[in-house]
Amino acid sequence: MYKDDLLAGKKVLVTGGGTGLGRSMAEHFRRLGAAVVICGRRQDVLAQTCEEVNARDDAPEMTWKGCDIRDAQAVHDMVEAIWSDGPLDVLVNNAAGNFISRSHELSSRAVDAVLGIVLHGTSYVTLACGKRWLAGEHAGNVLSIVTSYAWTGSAYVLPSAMAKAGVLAMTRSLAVEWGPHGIRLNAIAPGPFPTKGAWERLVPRPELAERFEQKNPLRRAGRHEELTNLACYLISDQSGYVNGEVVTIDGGEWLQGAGQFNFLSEMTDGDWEAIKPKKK
Ligand SMILES: CCC/C=C/C(=O)SCCNC(=O)CCNC(=O)[C@H](O)C(C)(C)COP(=O)([O-])OP(=O)([O-])OC[C@H]1O[C@@H](n2cnc3c(N)ncnc32)[C@H](O)[C@@H]1OP(=O)([O-])[O-]
Ligand SMILES: NC(=O)C1=CN([C@@H]2O[C@H](COP(=O)(O)OP(=O)(O)OC[C@H]3O[C@@H](n4cnc5c(N)ncnc54)[C@H](OP(=O)(O)O)[C@@H]3O)[C@@H](O)[C@H]2O)C=CC1
Repeated sequence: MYKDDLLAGKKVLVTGGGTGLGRSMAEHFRRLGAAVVICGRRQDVLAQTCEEVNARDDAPEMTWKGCDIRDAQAVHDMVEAIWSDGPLDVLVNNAAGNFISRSHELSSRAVDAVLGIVLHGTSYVTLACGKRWLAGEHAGNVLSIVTSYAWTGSAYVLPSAMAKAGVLAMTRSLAVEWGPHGIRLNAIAPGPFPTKGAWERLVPRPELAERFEQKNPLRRAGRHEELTNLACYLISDQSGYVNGEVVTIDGGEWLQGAGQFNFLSEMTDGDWEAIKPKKK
């Protein structure tokens, strides 16, 4: 779909790039010539992803940094290390945490677990990069992965909905504040794209995965390549006049019926009990 060198010469950080959609995006950026760095908490996962991907061909080497983005000092150290051999060009805020739960049963730690990753962590990484771009008068590009319920809200994923709404507000705020300095910020709002991380936590019964497909106007889930193509465009210079935008890629799901998880009102008390985390 794109010229092989669309992203040549760009240094890209994908948070949470060791798994799922982050990994798919990182692989596609690399195939188009980008020098990609992925980060996450599980270093074994990151190392294995890089090993598998780098063995495939001679595209630029993908590298990794272990980093828990909830920790502002760890973010500072990671960003310093990335800048040590030249500035970053693109940040993709993809790392997230989420689970389904009845909201009245959420503990304060459960709320913090999701807000800490999605809202605080994303802002730490974005501000750490933005400060360096501004100080170095270097153009920057931030792409954040949100969801359609960032603006519709959704039952049963309250902390995620609150946090993703915050990330969208950050995107629109900084697009205006940093635009004059050549820094663009955009977002992608995916509908359901099967990944191990999302499905383990959000689809407790197999038939609910089918519901995602049945209730979608296109009667299917998204394919990773469809999302990664969009991401490549948004981080490339070809989208140079797109700023502060959120692009939905959900087959028309949210227009059909807002609130991605509202249909879980069908779950019984027994269903909710069965998926509660076991106390450690
Ligand atoms: C498809 C649609 C959109 C998709 C969007 C996505 O983001 S997909 C991306 C999907 N990918 C990911 O999410 C990947 C990353 N996700 C993760 O690492 C974990 O799922 C995490 C978000 C819980 C954070 O882990 P952590 O190690 O920081 O946390 P911890 O284990 O120590 O628990 C802290 C507190 O949370 C509580 N709690 C936990 N689960 C549940 C639950 N089901 N119910 C209720 N509560 C729950 C737990 O009991 C504890 O509270 P307590 O008992 O002490 O008061
Ligand atoms: N799949 C879907 O249908 C949808 C996904 N999304 C969004 O897409 C993105 C990717 O999700 P998906 O690929 O499905 O899920 P994954 O669980 O595969 O991806 C989440 C990634 O984030 C990393 N991560 C989590 N917490 C932290 C942390 N504190 N510091 C650093 N990294 C962290 C995880 O690695 P580790 O645990 O090793 O830290 C993991 O690699 C997320 O933003 C999600 O909200 C939005 C709508 C729909």
